[in-house]
Amino acid sequence: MDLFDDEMIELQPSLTLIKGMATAQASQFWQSVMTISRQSPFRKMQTPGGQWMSAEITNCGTVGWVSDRQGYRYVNRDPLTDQPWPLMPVTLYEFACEAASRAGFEGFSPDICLINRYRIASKMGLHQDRDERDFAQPIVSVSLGLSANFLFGGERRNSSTQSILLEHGDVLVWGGPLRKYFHGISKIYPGDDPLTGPYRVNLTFRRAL
Ligand SMILES: O=C(O)CCC(=O)C(=O)O
Ligand SMILES: [Fe+2]
Repeated sequence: MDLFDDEMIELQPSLTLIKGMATAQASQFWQSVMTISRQSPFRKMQTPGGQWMSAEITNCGTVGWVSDRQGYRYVNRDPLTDQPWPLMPVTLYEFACEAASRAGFEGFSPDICLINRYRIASKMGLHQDRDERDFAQPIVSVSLGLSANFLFGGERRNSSTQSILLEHGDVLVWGGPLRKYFHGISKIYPGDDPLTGPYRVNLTFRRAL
């Protein structure tokens, strides 16, 4: 029996798109993002090379991901407020575990959710998620609001990439041998989303510690 009214697409082994898995809970998740960002506001971050990233970020969970001239890392307090990061809402935690398990990654236990907020002109260059300790744990990504063109590459920065359209409510899970593959956002599709207005918001759940 299919309990879910969404569509699971295995793009490659260990790369699964669950189309619309978050649609029913999207407004609840958006409210959580609003609450989190009142406590730990979205902010621009600088890369170690000194460039400003175009997406603004915040975090919830035990730790949060930050970047500055000293490098990329997880820290247990928000440097902007000098307070712990907002707690990860249980609904978000359980949703991410469910998505991972449907994609074949049983036992995922995220301790951080990095939240990226993109405007129409924002992009995210090809990069690897490699600041976490346990690469056996997958990445679960939830997209809200405006659509994006997501690029999924390979082991090397210059590996060929696959373009994946990520729309409101889509969930993408990758892990296993693909866990450290390069990926990025090449385009945000202009629009005015009924929930998020001029933004795309992406939540990536990770196990950092
Ligand atoms: O916005 C996305 O879909 C991807 C975000 C991402 O790759 C990251 O935060 O590391
Ligand atoms: Fe990433």
